[in-house]
Amino acid sequence: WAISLLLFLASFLSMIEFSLAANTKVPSHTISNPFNRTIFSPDFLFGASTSSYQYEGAWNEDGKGPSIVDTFVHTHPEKILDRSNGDIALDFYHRYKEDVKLAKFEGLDAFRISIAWTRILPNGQVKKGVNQAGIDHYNSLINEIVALGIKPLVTLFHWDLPQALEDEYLGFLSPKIVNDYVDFVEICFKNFGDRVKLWATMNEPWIFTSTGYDSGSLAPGRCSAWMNNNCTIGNSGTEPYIAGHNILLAHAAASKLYRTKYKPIQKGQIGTIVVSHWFEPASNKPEDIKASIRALDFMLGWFMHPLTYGDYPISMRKLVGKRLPKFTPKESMLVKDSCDFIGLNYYTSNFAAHISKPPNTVNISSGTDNLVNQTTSQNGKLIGDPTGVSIFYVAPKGLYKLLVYIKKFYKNPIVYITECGMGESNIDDVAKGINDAQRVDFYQRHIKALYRAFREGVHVKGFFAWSFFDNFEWGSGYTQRFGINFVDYKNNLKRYPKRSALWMKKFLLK
Ligand SMILES: N=C(CCCS[C@@H]1CC(=O)N(Cc2ccccc2)C1=O)N[C@@H]1O[C@H](CO[C@@H]2OC[C@@H](O)[C@H](O)[C@H]2O)[C@@H](O)[C@H](O)[C@H]1O
Repeated sequence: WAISLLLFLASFLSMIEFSLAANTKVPSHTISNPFNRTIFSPDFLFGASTSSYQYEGAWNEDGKGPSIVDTFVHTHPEKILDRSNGDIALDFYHRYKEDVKLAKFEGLDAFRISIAWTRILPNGQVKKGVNQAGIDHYNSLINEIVALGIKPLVTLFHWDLPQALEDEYLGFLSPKIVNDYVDFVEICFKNFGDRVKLWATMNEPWIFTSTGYDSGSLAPGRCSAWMNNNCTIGNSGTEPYIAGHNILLAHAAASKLYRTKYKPIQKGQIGTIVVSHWFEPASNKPEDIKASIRALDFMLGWFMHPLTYGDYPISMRKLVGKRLPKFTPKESMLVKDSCDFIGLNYYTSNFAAHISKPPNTVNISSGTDNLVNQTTSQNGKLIGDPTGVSIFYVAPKGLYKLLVYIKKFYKNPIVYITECGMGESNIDDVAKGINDAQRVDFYQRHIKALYRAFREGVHVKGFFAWSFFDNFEWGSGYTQRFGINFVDYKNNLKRYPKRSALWMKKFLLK
């Protein structure tokens, strides 16, 4: 009697649950269960990202030449929060075999690296000598990755330009960079293209132009004198656009070379990596709604518009005027549709409010041309949960909205999220550092947002955490930690998986 009552109750409750579920419209992105990789397509790539300067160390070993980052950090330690540099970094140059094994243990499908131009061409140009030791190093690294069944995604430029090219013709400020960049990438296609099938020409041109030529906070550290950022030379109103223009031309020339000479045999894909915040209008006022779109134009569209339509956004043409370089018809054709995929780096969202004129009509900079006041709080409301990095907030809905925006306005390209992550500050204790509960929450929420976009037809094909390890975080040095694995800088750079890495392993069913 008691058993039959229990059976009746159980079936009654399951009927109620079913009818409730059937009646409530469950939004497409709500995941009942299981929340693991199987909700995405079988070929979806989950990985983690790294970069040469921030990881390798060995800054002057085995024939490597100096990059502009080496020069910058050695001559401007005051621009790095803890006055550190990447001379040793995580010693990835020597420890990559153990590190790639950790990536395998953690179940990664793919691993993003960047190639230091100055290991291959120490003085930037073929005529000044090719460094076989550099080619040998990256062959060995790529072999380790591939041997473990992991797919490499290779970035060809993650800001570490050869100093020799800066000295000879000011690097990306000169169109001469195009031929030297093409010579460099051809060595990479030729030597690594049999195993590398995902090539990203550039990492975040927006950051490279805005920190290298507007604020001067990163290499090559150029800016206008009025920026008062200890720049010896520069023009914050013109040079970011000149450098950005030559980056696009160099990217397009590399893409043309790959697609005509290497892709037919090697069957890989070539693209580039852009970064953007999502921007919420600060109010429902039409001018703030327009400001949010303008902010996207100046951060995402600066590069996505030429890559999709062959010219800069109309808002940039209008507000930057003669300071914005022009594409010749031939250049426009080269840049347009030059990507097989787009790498998208997403960290945070901002509020965007219209301003009627730049803060300073005399001192012009690319950062204020957009006539937008960007904030992270509005009427006391934060854009997301705070993190250990003051400018980044946890805003997963922004990732979803940004992906849908790209689908709608940039012809729904294939997208890999090549960087997404959060940082903590000033943590040195291992026990504290590996217990990164907020980062687990961050990745759960951002992967759910990604899934929502995926379900709505965005052609997203991969997600790479930034970063695999805590590393040299540019202007913040080693004070900020973005890794899913902890690095103990006080104990021989010992590596420790964090909670987030173990969560990722479980999510990947490995
Ligand atoms: N952070 C970005 C894009 C968001 C930048 S938005 C804002 C503008 C700006 O100048 N900075 C500082 C900065 C400077 C250089 C690099 C990144 C960030 C910003 O964070 N880029 C990727 O972020 C990763 C995390 O960057 C950190 O972001 C927080 C900063 O405080 C920290 O210095 C930076 O390393 C880098 O390690 C990767 O190499 C890079 O591809």
